[in-house]
Amino acid sequence: MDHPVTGTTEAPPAPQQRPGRGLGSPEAPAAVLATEALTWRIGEVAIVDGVSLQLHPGEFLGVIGPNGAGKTSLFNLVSGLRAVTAGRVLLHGADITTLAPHRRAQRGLGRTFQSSSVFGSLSVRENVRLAVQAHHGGSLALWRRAAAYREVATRADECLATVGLGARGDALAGTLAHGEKRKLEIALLLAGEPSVLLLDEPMAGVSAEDVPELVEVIRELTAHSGRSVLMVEHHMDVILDLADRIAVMHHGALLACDTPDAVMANATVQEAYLGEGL
Ligand SMILES: Nc1ncnc2c1ncn2[C@@H]1O[C@H](COP(=O)(O)OP(=O)(O)OP(=O)(O)O)[C@@H](O)[C@H]1O
Repeated sequence: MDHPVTGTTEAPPAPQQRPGRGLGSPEAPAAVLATEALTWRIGEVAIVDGVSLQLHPGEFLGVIGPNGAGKTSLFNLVSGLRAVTAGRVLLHGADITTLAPHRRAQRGLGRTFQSSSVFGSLSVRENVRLAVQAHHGGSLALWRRAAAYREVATRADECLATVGLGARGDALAGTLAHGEKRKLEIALLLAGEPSVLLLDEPMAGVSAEDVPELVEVIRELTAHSGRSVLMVEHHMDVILDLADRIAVMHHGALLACDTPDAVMANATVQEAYLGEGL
């Protein structure tokens, strides 16, 4: 199916400045992550249909759209889990379209681990130490050096503190509540020291009372670090709270990509997306 792609030929506006972001220069800064006419077809069906997006340094870009719009498929193309049919993915200006996922991760593109990659029988701290160790090559020689061991342990504790799990390091990962599991997944992501984070529905399964705390953890990911975030999320209030800009997908295509206010006021978006009662 072919869908018109709007808003893909013009350069997006520079992200709005938020305190501590170091953004807001009159010219849009170079994109840290860009997709160019990214397309994934299964047979004749375009699951992702010519999507061109730009993520700027320190920017928080939310991705929304009805169920089946192609958001997760877009993430799969960007992170390398799926091979593109057409189009390109650029990270810091370099073409990474055909790179394997772990090569993209080495270049700073991090995607939240699925819960299945958390070792439930290990402690929270041990999980993050393994992720730090993996990021640094995971050689046994590294572990024989006491100084290197301490370095890994310190970095793991920093990751846990960043997501607010500093006091939960000794808990078995398998015993964590949903909200804490999401935090651990983010800590595992941070262990890879990414400059660009892809968060796929981080609020999924999280109880309503735990959402505000997780929102603050995610806000801090870009607040002072220069990291950029691309986040798919169904909770509109969370997206509106966090995002500098919002990309709206519909039937695989990009319907709009603009500031939250502009997206909410966009008649096409209202008709195609909000009109469906999401
Ligand atoms: N491997 C696949 N084979 C066939 N169809 C697929 C495959 N992966 C995704 N699809 C279809 O592509 C469409 C987009 O799926 P995708 O999961 O990317 O949407 P989404 O926007 O993330 O949806 P949701 O919000 O429900 O998670 C859906 O119709 C889905 O059924």
